[in-house]
Amino acid sequence: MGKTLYQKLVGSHTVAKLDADNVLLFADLHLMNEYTSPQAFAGLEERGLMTLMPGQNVSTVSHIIPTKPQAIRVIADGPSALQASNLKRNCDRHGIPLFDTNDVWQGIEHVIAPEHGMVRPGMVIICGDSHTTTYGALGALGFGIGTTEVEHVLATQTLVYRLAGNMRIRLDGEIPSGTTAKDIILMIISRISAQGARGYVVEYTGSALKGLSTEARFTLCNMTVEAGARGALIAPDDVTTQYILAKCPDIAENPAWLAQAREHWSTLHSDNDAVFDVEHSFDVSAVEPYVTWGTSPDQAIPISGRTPLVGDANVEDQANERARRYTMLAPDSAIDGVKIDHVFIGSCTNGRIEDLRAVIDVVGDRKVADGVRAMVVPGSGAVRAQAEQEGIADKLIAAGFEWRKPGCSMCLAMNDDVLAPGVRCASTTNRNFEGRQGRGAITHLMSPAMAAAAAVTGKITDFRKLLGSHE
Ligand SMILES: CC(C)[C@H](C(=O)O)[C@@H](O)C(=O)O
Ligand code: SF4
Repeated sequence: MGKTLYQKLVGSHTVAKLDADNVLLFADLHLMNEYTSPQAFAGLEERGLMTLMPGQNVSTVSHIIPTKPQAIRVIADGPSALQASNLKRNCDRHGIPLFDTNDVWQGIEHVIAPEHGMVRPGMVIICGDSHTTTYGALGALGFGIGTTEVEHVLATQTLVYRLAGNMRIRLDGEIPSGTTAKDIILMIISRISAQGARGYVVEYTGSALKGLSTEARFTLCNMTVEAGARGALIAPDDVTTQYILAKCPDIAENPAWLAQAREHWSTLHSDNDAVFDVEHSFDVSAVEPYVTWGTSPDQAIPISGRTPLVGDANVEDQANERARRYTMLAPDSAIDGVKIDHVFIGSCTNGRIEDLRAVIDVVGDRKVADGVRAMVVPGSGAVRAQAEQEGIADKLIAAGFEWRKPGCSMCLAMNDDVLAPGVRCASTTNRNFEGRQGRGAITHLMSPAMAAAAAVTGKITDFRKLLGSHE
């Protein structure tokens, strides 16, 4: 029987089969942040152990870091400063490379790893962070783990890994102009639910993938975890190869390595006779920009849609009712035109250069609407530098956006970027949970172009109308 791409990746990294459901899996790369690593290092210390393969580990400070544009960033909050200094001490002691608070390349782990060529097709990448699924965009198996597992990976570069099921999601049709990977993933989650891929690694296939850049694929795979998936994968193609070679000159410029790499990458796809446990198929040719109205990423509707009607009080209706109460939106109301107070553009879902270009395309000569506070937090120092070089930063500042330093920031409000209760935010992030951006604050997830339109109009609005490309 043929194998799925997922099975091939697990197979090539299995050090030992433990039982029918578990293997000991080798990690080519282990990423760490300041938030989920301290206890792991403390655990190693207690046992008198050192990191087995420090060169295959990389750390960054991203969750708690302030993003105000000071030349030297100082973490004012005591416990957060301690987390950052602990990470530095631990990385120094263990010989692990660190993108520290004031490193020019510092950023969100899932933004910096690919941009420095650390992620290549066929790898297994582990991190104490759920959005590690992002790397599937490059044909690498990435997934999040907990703190005790971080300790195990540091000590052994392996993980006791419970096998996942195989799910395939076909995306066919031509992606309409104005529709982005963010809209497609919000559509998928709204259709299969926030638990719909639970226990599975999702492989995306279908003709629509050709229309998605690598950065767009990052967005798709990043948010697949919001459907409960344990991983997301896209078989590497020409788009992938081009991206990787641009980031990995050592491979691109060495003919022998390049030939070897190409040969390996060409094997990274599911066999024709591979069996998937679950299959879904979507036509993307009519997918509009999507926006969430509730407090779970699956409570998403097209911009022309309306919030759900009051149903007959089944479980979904109860969840809808609770979400509606929190977001203060009546049943059967339009999402287009809902007034917002704040705009947040950034995160590992949509904080990359293509996202910022999309924002500028919508903003044009417009200004941030009166009474709206709009922030742009690039995903990394490299994204920030690139945006400055392209003139994007100047345009954003001229339009009235705050141009920040990189970090997770208001994606989860673990630093000092926190919304006040009742503030309604148009956000390019991935989670709209109650209180995610500040206690009592309301989050509407959307694409960068949609967030830009919200910033300049002060309400959730179909950006295509602003550009005159849609009636
Ligand atoms: C802090 C971290 C453990 C968490 C995650 O795992 O995703 C965070 O990044 C998030 O987005 O909620
Ligand atoms: S940007 Fe948001 S989702 Fe991504 S790692 Fe940071 S907190 Fe998590």
